[in-house]
Amino acid sequence: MTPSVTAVEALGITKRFGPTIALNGAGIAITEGETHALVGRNGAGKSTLVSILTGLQRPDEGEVRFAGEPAPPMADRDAWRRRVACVYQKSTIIPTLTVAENLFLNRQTDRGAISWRSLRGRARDLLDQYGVDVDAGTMASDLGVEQRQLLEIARALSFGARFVILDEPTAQLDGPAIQRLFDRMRALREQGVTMMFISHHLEEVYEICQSVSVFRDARHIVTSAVGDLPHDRLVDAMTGEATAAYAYRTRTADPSAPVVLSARGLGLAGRYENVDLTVRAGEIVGLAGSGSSGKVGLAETLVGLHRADTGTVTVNGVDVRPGDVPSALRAGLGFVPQDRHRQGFVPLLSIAENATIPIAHRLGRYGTVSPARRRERGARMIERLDIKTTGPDQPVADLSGGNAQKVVLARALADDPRALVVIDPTAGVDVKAKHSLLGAVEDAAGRGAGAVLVSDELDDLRICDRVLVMFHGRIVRDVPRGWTDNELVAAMEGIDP
Ligand SMILES: Nc1ncnc2c1ncn2[C@@H]1O[C@H](COP(=O)(O)OP(=O)(O)OP(=O)(O)O)[C@@H](O)[C@H]1O
Repeated sequence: MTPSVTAVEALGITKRFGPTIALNGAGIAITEGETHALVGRNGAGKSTLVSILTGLQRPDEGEVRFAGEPAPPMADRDAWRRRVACVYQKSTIIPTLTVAENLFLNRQTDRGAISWRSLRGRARDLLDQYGVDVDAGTMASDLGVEQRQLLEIARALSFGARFVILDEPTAQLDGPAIQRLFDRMRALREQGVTMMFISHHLEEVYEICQSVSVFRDARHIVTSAVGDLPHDRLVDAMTGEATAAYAYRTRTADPSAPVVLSARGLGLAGRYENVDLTVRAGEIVGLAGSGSSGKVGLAETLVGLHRADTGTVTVNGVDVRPGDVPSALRAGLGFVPQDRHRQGFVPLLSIAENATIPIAHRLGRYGTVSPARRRERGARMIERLDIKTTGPDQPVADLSGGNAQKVVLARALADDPRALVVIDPTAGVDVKAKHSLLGAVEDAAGRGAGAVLVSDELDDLRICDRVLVMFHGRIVRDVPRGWTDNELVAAMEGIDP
């Protein structure tokens, strides 16, 4: 038997950001050739560890070692790139450049002047080597999420690293794309590549990883072979307490309640067609389907982000002007967008400011907002949605990904909306925080809001009174509460019952 070699080690890492201690003497050791999961609640310190393992941040204390050797100096970026590659939560692909340009960004001058023709040739070779089926001349903006991610993996590996960090790579992929990513990860593992995998979907940890480390409140709690740590004990290690499953409410939608959101004959070329939709007060309607089903495009049209080619949208009895988001918000709509980094919040403003943008006019007289009242509202939202923060004045940019997501939902709920459109509300959110987000949507419905909830997560969809399943741009099924997992997944994949 060959002795196991530690490919990567972080020892006694402490990292502070002002008053926040993001890592507190935490460590991890990853054996060569294994796929090792790192899990923990939002704000546990996972991304901070990633930035330290990739040499982007210097720890206040502790050290990183690769194959027993000390990490290279911070400034030697090439040396870091040869040791560790990272595919981040947020794409680092530049949409306005071609695939080839993205692959060789910052590297074109390796061999003197740039030759665009040879660059394309080299890009083609690299794409072939990693089995990525895209044309080197394609604009990156024309790639789908899955292709962009494959491009990132190929680019990361092309620097020669044998250790790859995948930070929530499945968050934006649909079921079949996740399986294709896992096939690729298994193939990399067979080639001896070591991987660290971060995900809030614990079933994925059991499917693709051999071992798992749990962080909680900036500390390392446990490392174990996945087979030795059953699901409930893993969740307990993350939360520090026995955690019960989410208790779904028993709600009965009133079929005579007023309609708060409706669409008639809605169509957008290439995305979806001929959609009719009615949501009543107190009702939660799910929209499910694969990545190409058109569900996100439809939801974004309901809030006015797209101008439909045909049809009309009504919010709370008011016809919303196509492509006019402010008019939809004025009519009483709350919205959680898919791309929260771009559309969800203003990073430099505080939690309290972001969460109260829609109600600023109600918190003060003569156009001025009372800071005390704003802070009080912010504090209430922090409490209700379980946001891990130093307080309502902290800028949202300083929050962990999952906690920023909660601020986006807080903002959507601030004005007691009559209609809610929420896209992937629990993406990037830990198991326990998921309960507070789903609870907040159920509470809003309890107060009489009607909601459209777009998600592929069966756990999210279970709060819905019915789920509309989309396939190739059309609503193909209207499934009432009480479905089985298999039934819904089959419908989403276009398999007839
Ligand atoms: N640049 C920063 N300035 C201030 N605080 C920060 C900064 N970066 C991270 N933090 C804080 O450090 C803590 C750990 O954050 P980190 O992003 O590592 O968490 P995480 O485990 O990756 O969470 P998530 O699952 O939500 O992505 C959080 O409390 C966060 O607010």
